[in-house]
Amino acid sequence: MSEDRTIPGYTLHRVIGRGNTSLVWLATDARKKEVALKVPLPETLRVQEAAERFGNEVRLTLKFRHPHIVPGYAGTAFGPKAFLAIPYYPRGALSDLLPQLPGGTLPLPDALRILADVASALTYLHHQGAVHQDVKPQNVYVNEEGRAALADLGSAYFTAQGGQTSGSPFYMSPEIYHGESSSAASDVYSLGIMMYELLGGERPYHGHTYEELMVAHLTRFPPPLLSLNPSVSRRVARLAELALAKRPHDRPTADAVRRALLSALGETPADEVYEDPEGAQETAPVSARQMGRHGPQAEGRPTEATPTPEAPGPSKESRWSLFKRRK
Ligand SMILES: Nc1ncnc2c1ncn2[C@@H]1O[C@H](COP(=O)(O)OP(=O)(O)OP(=O)(O)O)[C@@H](O)[C@H]1O
Repeated sequence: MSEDRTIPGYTLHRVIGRGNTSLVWLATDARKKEVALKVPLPETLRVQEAAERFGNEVRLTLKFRHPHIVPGYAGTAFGPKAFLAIPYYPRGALSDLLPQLPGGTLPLPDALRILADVASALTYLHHQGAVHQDVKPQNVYVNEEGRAALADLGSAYFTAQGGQTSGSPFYMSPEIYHGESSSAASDVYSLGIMMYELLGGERPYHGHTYEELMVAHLTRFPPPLLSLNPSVSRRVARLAELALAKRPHDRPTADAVRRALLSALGETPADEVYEDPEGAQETAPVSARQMGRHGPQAEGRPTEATPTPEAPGPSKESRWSLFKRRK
């Protein structure tokens, strides 16, 4: 994307990130509020599948409203003026943050909180009849209070409408490797991988190629989480292991995982109450069917690390620091 790109209503300051489909700018809106502006790359606009994926991300980000889903402030789904305005998170994605931490790991309460927030976001999406399909630290943003929000709805779709199955190889469930449909249970599997990563310090399955990872996910069993981190509660460890069950129906719901994580934090989990976004079920994410950027067919190698106001947007940098808390 050329550096002279303009988006009416915003002042673009500098590029803060680049993904497979978009360039991300730090910008200010008309009220001088800092935002992150996602602008599709020229090649994204040229390839129908990629353009539709970007459009899907814009539409669903603007549609869903939940405290732990990165909200859309404004956006244009298609065409040369396509963009998406979302909160700016100064620390970048959770995957950017983790390597900067001592030992690459979060203190246990911080990890439990982030995972509980992601589980809460998934509980909401699943309640809406949607699946996310790309749960991983690259798509989680954490504000200075340590609260997390799930991002990147580009691959999400409503199960009633059907959609193109996809995922990221390190986080992808056995049924997706088998070429079967994704479901809420596939998202829970990805959350289970993240539980190992954040609570155990490493992902349970390794591999240098797509094939190696596929074999690992299909045939191996994860080590007991307690053997990686004895401080994790038995219930949370058990649920992380169950989340990685090979058969989707053996996995817990996202809500059961959320409840266990909150209990481990010493809280009494309350039921989540939602107002359905208007027309959420009726509006098909038109691009979902054609997607497959990370799908088994689309990718031959692993992609290693490679709010509305009520959502956990970023807050003042001085107020919260993982590094400070660690000391
Ligand atoms: N809201 C944000 N605040 C701060 N940094 C961000 C924000 N959104 C994205 N970034 C940075 O930009 C990078 C690229 O963003 P992102 O991964 O969302 O792009 P993408 O093109 O949608 O990705 P994909 O590769 O999944 O298509 C992120 O890794 C992160 O470092």
